[in-house]
Amino acid sequence: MLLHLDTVTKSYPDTETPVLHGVSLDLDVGGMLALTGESGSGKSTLLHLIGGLDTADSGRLEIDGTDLTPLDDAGRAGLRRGTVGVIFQQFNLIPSLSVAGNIAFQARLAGRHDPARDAELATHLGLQEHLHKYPEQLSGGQQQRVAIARTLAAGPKLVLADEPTGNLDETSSDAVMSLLQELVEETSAGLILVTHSERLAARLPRRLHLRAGRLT
Ligand SMILES: Nc1ncnc2c1ncn2[C@@H]1O[C@H](COP(=O)(O)OP(=O)(O)OP(=O)(O)O)[C@@H](O)[C@H]1O
Repeated sequence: MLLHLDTVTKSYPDTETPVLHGVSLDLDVGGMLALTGESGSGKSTLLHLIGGLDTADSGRLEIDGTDLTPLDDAGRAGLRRGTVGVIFQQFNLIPSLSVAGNIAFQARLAGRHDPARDAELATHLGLQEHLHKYPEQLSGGQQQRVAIARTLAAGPKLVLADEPTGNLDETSSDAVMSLLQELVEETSAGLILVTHSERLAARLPRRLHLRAGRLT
C-alpha cells in the first residue's frame, strides 16, 4: 500500500466545522486517482496533509509505510524531498535558476541527482531547446513541463498535482496531462490529481469526490 488514510480530520482555527471530516482512503503502489469537489470542499487541504505541508488534527496517515502523525517539521520536509512530489497550478519555478537548474533542484535536495535522468526527462517533455533559458522566457505550458520534470527527476513514489493545468488552455492542458500521466506510469509512481475538470478527471482510472470535507 502506498497511501493509507484512516479517519483523518482537519480544522483551521477560524473555521466553525472541520474542513475534513473522517477522511479514509487507500491507494496502491502505482495507483492513480482524480480528486474532485466544489471550491472550498477541502481538496487542497487534503493534498497538503498527504504532502506533509500541514498536519491533521486526528486520524492516521501513512505513506509508503511511514506514519506521518509523529513527524516534526523536519521529518515532513524529508518526506517531501524523498517520497512525495507536489506540482502546483502556479508552477512555482525558481526564477533565478535556468530550466536545467530548476529540473535538477529537487533531485539535488533529495541527494539523488542524475544528469542522465534529467536529460531523458527534458527530451520526453520537449524541453531540450530550452535548458539554458529562465522561467520568465517560457510559456505557461513549457513552465509546467519544467515543473513536472523537476518533480519526477527526484524520483517520488507519490505525485500530488493540484490543478496542474489550471493556468493552461485546453490544448496545452491535455498535452501536459498526457505527459504527466505517461511519466508517472513509466516510474510506477502513484498520482493524486486535484481538478475541477470533468474531462481531466475522466482520464484517470479512479475518481473520488469531496463534498463539504467528506469523501463520496
Ligand atoms: N490556511 C487556512 N486557514 C483557514 N482556513 C483555511 C485555510 N486553508 C483553507 N481554509 C478553508 O478551508 C476550506 C477548504 O479549503 P481548500 O483550499 O482545501 O478547498 P478546495 O476544495 O481546494 O477549494 P478550491 O477548489 O477553491 O481550491 C475553505 O473553507 C477554506 O476557506
